[in-house]
Amino acid sequence: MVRTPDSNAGEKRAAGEAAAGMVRDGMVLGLGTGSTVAWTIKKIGEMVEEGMEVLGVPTSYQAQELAIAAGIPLTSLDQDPVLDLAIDGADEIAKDLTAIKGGGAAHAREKVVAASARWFVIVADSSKYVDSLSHPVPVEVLPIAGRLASRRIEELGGSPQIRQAKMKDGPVITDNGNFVIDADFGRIEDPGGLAARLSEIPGVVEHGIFENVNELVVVIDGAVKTFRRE
Ligand SMILES: O=C[C@H](O)[C@H](O)[C@H](O)COP(=O)(O)O
Repeated sequence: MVRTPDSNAGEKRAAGEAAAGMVRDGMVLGLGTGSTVAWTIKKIGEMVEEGMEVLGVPTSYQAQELAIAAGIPLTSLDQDPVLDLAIDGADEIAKDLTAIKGGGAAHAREKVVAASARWFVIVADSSKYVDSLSHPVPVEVLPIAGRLASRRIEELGGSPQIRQAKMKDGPVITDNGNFVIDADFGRIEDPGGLAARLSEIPGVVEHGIFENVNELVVVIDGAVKTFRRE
């Protein structure tokens, strides 16, 4: 899968910065990965510079580097912190707030961080907001399981492709040392059912279907809107 050029940069910035408004003094924060939440991280960095005290838990090396550059003090899940809020981007988010993540191959850590938080927020531009999910599902697998998992994905009706790196020959290697299979299922009628089937495949570390989003911050018709799970 190829990441498309950033045609919605303004919307990404608006949504990302708006979500930083949810941050309060003393919070422990999950810091997501990608070009939208990068704006959130930058904004939180400015709030820290103005005196706000927070601790961040990064979801990737990219998030870690951005947070360090922004001056946000970091901790890790090894310290067993209580995460008040996790903010992250998505590749697609449906109106029922199910999402697909992992376009940057970070979804495994992102899912662990999101599941550790009391409140999980997605920030997105208008192109991500859809009636129902159809984006290829990133599936992180142990390298040894690449072929088996691809076959099982085909048996589930999907079309698997091991993601290839752009700046090196061969597959993308995740922050966890694994491969990513982009599994295209077309329109996904039952995200929960598919999520369960993918998790059953031996060697699958994590798939990119997220069912625990509490709130969405998205730009629609030029305005930032928020939606909460009922
Ligand atoms: O693995 C990457 C993450 O799930 C990102 O949050 C997701 O791909 C969205 O990225 P962006 O905000 O750059 O579109």
